[in-house]
Amino acid sequence: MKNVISSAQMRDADRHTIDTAPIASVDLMERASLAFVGAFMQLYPDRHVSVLVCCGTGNNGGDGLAIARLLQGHGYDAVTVWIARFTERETDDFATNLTRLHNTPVTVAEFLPADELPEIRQSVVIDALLGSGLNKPLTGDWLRLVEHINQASKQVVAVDIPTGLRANGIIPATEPTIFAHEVITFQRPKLSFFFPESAQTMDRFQVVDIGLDEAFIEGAPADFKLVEPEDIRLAYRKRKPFSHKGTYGHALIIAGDTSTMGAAILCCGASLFSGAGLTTACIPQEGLLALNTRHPEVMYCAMADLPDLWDRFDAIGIGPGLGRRVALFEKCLAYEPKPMVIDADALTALAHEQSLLDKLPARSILTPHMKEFDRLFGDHGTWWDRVRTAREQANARGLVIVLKNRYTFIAIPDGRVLINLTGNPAMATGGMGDVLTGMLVAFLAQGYTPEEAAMLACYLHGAAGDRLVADVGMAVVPATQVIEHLPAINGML
Ligand SMILES: NC(=O)C1=CN([C@@H]2O[C@H](COP(=O)(O)OP(=O)(O)OC[C@H]3O[C@@H](n4cnc5c(N)ncnc54)[C@H](O)[C@@H]3O)[C@@H](O)[C@H]2O)[C@H](O)CC1
Ligand SMILES: [K+]
Repeated sequence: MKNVISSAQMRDADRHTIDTAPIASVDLMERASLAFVGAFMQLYPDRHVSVLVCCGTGNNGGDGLAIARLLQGHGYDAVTVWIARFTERETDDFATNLTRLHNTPVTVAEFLPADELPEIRQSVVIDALLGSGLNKPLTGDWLRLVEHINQASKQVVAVDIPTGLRANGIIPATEPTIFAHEVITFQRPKLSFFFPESAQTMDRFQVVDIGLDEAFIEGAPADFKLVEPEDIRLAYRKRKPFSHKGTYGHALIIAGDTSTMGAAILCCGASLFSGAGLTTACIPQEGLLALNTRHPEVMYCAMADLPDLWDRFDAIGIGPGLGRRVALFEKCLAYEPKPMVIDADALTALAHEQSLLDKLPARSILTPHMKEFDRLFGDHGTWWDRVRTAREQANARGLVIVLKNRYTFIAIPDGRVLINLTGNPAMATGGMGDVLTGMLVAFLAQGYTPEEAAMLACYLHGAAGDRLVADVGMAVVPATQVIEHLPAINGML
């Protein structure tokens, strides 16, 4: 897993690399700018595209000056630079790069406070005004310039971070920023990119390697970790010769009601396709025909038989479409504790009866989306606060909280948060959560720890959806398709 580090830690890594590589700071800036230009050229291969590079006078601006020079060197024949001289301070590397730029044919215009800003005629704006050095909200001339750029409605590509966005911490809903269609960021994504509020600031980001000392970055203390394909390969256990269905555990899914039987069937299907040796459904009897038709492999257990059969199960998933049968949840908490995934209606029951939180089996997995989370732990004005509560609750109660979103945050008992990067908006459809729950139960039943189960299930769930978008070209991905695509993904590992 890769560390997501704060802007202060990034500055330390910068300094450490300069001291130990060793490399001159202006050469590091050159490396960053080269990496940016490499990515930019993929996005805009046409050398005649007109580009306006807007620069501050710090190192983000220094990057902008180097980028303008490098683009011109690569044959981009319509590059213009604007420098926002809103402060007298400039960094040494900015000054060096300005001298270098003056030796090229690139047109440079400088703007002082209160200067009138000309119309932006270029097609693409590169935002190199402020980067990770941002230390207060944009006001005055900075705000005026950023609004001028936004109003021009051009394609905006931000260097490292969109001007005005903080790299970490609360993103206030009303704080002004540049809107960037693309962010080309250095070495690590910034933590704020994973918070839904960043959607008001940017569409997409990509990370480019600028050669900072990786061992130093990975050695830094980090509360947030990115789940990488390699982590999944390491955690995932391939099926062994001579193994049998008993080797892979018995999953019990307690779900479904008259009008929500589909949720139970999706959940069971996901368990089946995620490798549980056996899957049993505790659903209303009226759902049996549908279950047997769709997944004849799944067995059935009547509500009344649960106490007698409880010993057979290795992991329990409870909640999807449970509806009027939700009282079952409290009953299950009185039985012998088993690894458990609590979703949907069971989460709502927890919200209504908070004392049940204390009765959850240790290391249970909760899978709330935003509304379920707030019902459970109180309203949160920002995602930053919500994630903080998830960390506190996971730590205090020894739970794994899978807070679902575009980038799912997995809060684990040791206080850290794993960020899942797979998945896409085509998966924003009903039933997706039921599938995730079935996968989680299947991994628990196979003996994975709750942390491993959460990491594997979130990753593979999103990866199946990504494959369907990329390879099959689906614009919308239904949950049934994700289930059927799971074995191929498992085989890929
Ligand atoms: N290790 C790396 O990632 C590298 C990063 N590079 C680039 O450097 C910037 C960070 O540069 P820095 O000089 O520290 O700060 P900025 O250019 O972002 O800001 C300059 C300056 O502006 C002042 N300031 C902050 N907020 C405001 C505000 N709201 N209004 C007005 N003025 C403000 C403050 O004094 C700042 O110091 C990083 O993003 C990368 O682009 C290197 O080039 C390569 C290594
Ligand atoms: K920027």
